[in-house]
Order: sequence, then C-alpha cells, then structure tokens
Amino acid sequence: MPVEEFVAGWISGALGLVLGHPFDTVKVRLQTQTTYRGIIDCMVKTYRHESLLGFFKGMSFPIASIAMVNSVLFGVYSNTLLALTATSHQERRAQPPSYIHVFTAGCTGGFVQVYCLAPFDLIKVRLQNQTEPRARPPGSPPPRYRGPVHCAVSIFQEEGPRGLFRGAWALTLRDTPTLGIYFVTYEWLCRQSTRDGQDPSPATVLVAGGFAGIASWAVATPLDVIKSRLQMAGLKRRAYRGVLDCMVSSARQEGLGVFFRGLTINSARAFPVNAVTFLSYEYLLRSWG
Ligand SMILES: C[N+](C)(C)CCCC[C@H](N)C(=O)O
Repeated sequence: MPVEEFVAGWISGALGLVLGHPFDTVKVRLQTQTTYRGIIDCMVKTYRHESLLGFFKGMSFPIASIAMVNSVLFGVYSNTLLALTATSHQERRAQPPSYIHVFTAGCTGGFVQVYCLAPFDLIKVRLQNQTEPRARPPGSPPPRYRGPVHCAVSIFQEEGPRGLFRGAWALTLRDTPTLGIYFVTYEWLCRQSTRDGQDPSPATVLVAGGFAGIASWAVATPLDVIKSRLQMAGLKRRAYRGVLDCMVSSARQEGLGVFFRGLTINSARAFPVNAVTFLSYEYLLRSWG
C-alpha cells in the first residue's frame, strides 16, 4: 500500500485548511445561529467582537486532525483505485481509470474518512460557535469550552463516548456520495484540458481542484446544515431524534431555504481550498514520483 499518497494528503490537507478556515467559521455560524443577517453581517460582527482571531477559532485542532482526515481520504482513494485498476498514481495518466472506478474509490475514501473526521469536526463546530471575545468584559461568563481538549473531555463526560460521534451518520450521508463527485469532477476537468498520457498543468490542476470542491460542497450543503445542527443539539439540549427529524423540524420552522444556508460561503471557500489541496497533492507525488 503506497504510503506517499497518505503523506501528500496530510500536507495538502493542512495547506488547504489554513486557507479556508475563516470561511468555514462564518459558514458554521450562519448554519447554527440565527443572529446574523448574512455573510457580511457575520464577518463584520465577528471581526468587531472578536478581531481577526475570531475567524480562526477552532483551527488549532483541525490543522492536525483535518490534515490526517485528508490523508486518509486521498490515501484510501488512491489505494482503492490501485486495487480496482492495478495502476499506481503515476501510471494513471497513461492508463486513466474509468469514471465508475474513480467514483467508487472516492465514495470509499469518503466513507472511511468520516470515522476519523466525526469527533474532530464536532469539536471544531462547538468551538466555532463560541462567540465570546477573547478579551471578555469583567463579569461576563467565560466560554463553555476552554479549548479543543477541554471540549473533547467535556463532551465525553457529559454526553458519553458516543457523544464524540454526534452527527457521524449525517456526515456519512454527506461525504460518501459527494466525495465520489469530488474526484470524478476533478478527473473529468483535468482530462478535458490535458492531452492523453500527459500530466495536467498547474493551472489545470488548480481550476479542476477548485471546481471539484465547489461541485461537492454544492451537493453536500443541505446535509452539512443538518450535520452542524445535530452536533450543536447536544449542547443546547434540543435533542433531535435523528437526521430525518432534524431535516423535518428545520424545514417546518425555517423553510426549505435553511438547507442552503452557507452554500455561498461554502463555494467561496471551496475553490481556493481545494485548488491548493489538489495542486500540493499532485506536485508532492510528482516530486516523489
Ligand atoms: C465532502 N465535502 C463536500 C463535505 C467536502 C469535500 C471537500 C473536502 C475538502 N478538504 C474541503 O475542506 O473543502
């Protein structure tokens, strides 16, 4: 099982995450809080109340964890393709896999990475939703969680070990098909602009990676909203009875538009993050090729 894809996935995931975290913080707040009138209102209030640091809340943890999740995603994807087509990453330019194989490998990677992602994503969402400024006015209550480790311990103590996997089923439904779409979109766009047998140019990789991110997030956004709400439910004691109950009650209370909250910011974030992720992944593997 080639290891370099896992290492390249780790590094490229960390690079993409740092670039995209501020967008992600705005998205999570729009999805789970009703105090913001939109993206700009959320950004202005966050900056005024918490300074630039407010956009990077909850990032220390994902740097290591989401990078690891990306490592699992790309490593499982590439090794599933190796199992399906008996071709390595380098050989696939000369012997491109079918889109069915690419979709299958992407779904497999998407399914497996969920069970690494779930606890880290839960902690990230909980920390991102803490809107207290770092320099708190005297007498104001401290944030519930002091940091990612305290958040993890608190969830474990208050909600039990299964509490750390709150939202995992919604994540599975969100990520499995959409990561198949992610890799198919990337491969299809690369092949449209690259001669047979050639490596795609840096510009092609950037554009294909960016649009792969947008395509997958556009399809994933409705379940992304449900996932974030299920993850926050444990805190607010507003227990949903599951994905379907959360979907129905959210639609009843806020209309179908609720399922597309965060789509614009998701797409704005997805292009640069995934352009950088795929470019660094491709060029690390080529340099090690
Ligand atoms: C499957 N889903 C659409 C949720 C994510 C697909 C892109 C994942 C990428 N690491 C990013 O952070 O954008």
